[in-house]
Amino acid sequence: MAVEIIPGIFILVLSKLEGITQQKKRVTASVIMNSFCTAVLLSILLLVHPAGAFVLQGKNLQRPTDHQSSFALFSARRPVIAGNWKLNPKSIAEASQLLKLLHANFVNHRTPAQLDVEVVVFPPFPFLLEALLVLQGSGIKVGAQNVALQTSGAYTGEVSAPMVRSIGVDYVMLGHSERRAIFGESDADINKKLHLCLAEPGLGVILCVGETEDEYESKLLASVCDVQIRKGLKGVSISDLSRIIIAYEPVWAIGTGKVATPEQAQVAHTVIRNTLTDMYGYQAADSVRIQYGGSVNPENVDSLMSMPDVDGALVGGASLTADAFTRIVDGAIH
Ligand SMILES: O=C(CO)COP(=O)(O)O
Repeated sequence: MAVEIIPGIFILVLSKLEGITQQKKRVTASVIMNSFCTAVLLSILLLVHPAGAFVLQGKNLQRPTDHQSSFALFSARRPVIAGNWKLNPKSIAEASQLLKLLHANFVNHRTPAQLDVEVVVFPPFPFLLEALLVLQGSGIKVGAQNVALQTSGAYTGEVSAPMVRSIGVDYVMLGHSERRAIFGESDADINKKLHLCLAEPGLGVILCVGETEDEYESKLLASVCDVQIRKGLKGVSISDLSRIIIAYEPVWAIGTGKVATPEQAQVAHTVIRNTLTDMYGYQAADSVRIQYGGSVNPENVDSLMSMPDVDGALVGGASLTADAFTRIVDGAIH
């Protein structure tokens, strides 16, 4: 309890101080949290186990880096890798082939560590049932790329949250930048869809946020992500937060081959976790998984995942090849 309360008081006091930039507050908060938590942890380990270092097993403790999170010392957020197939492939035959290759890769070659990564694929609606059938026994979950703003009625062409849940879909992706930019989805629309998903027991949501290139250049990353998170999660209770994964996808990195550096991703994820902390408190925010998305491939996933607040990846193009996607999942193991 004291582990949360004492640094929490420091951070609360810091947040009220005028004349200090947000960046300085975050850095100071980070130093306070890291020092305090490390001191407490080491004391406990020395008391309980003289060779206490062997007890340190979580993602964030195995590979301490210069970018150590101010929040993550005590959490072990399960990595989550998702494949967003977008409007691909062209036919059920191709989809089925990809699913069968994924099934083979995941059924035959999984070590216990590899099984500890949550894996989800998001095929287009017509391939969802096939995905659910073919992936049975593989441990790979299936998600839908969108749902309607309504649950039933005269809405030609729409597919609802209850419909996808009724066939066994585990996740819905909401707020992808392509839906925001091309289909004009507002934060209010996304929030409404999110509540319709939460009304379906067992259905989880990946909520995508991220700034455009212009916004990034104008140093608006923090404010854009903050607003998208606050509006997207409006009215979501703390108990439902565990059903939500956040995906940070800078628009300038999507499909461009221009991946964010691990440090850029860490900064953005820290911004997002700060907003979540402000909305839900430190403990709840600490347990939310935040994925990075945008030009992730088997070569760059490892360095991205080494960042303390990068808990997974949302993969577009590279998820359409079973081998590349499998290697990305393997690269997520730390
Ligand atoms: O939009 C994305 C995932 O949702 C990212 O796409 P790419 O991995 O192709 O850049």
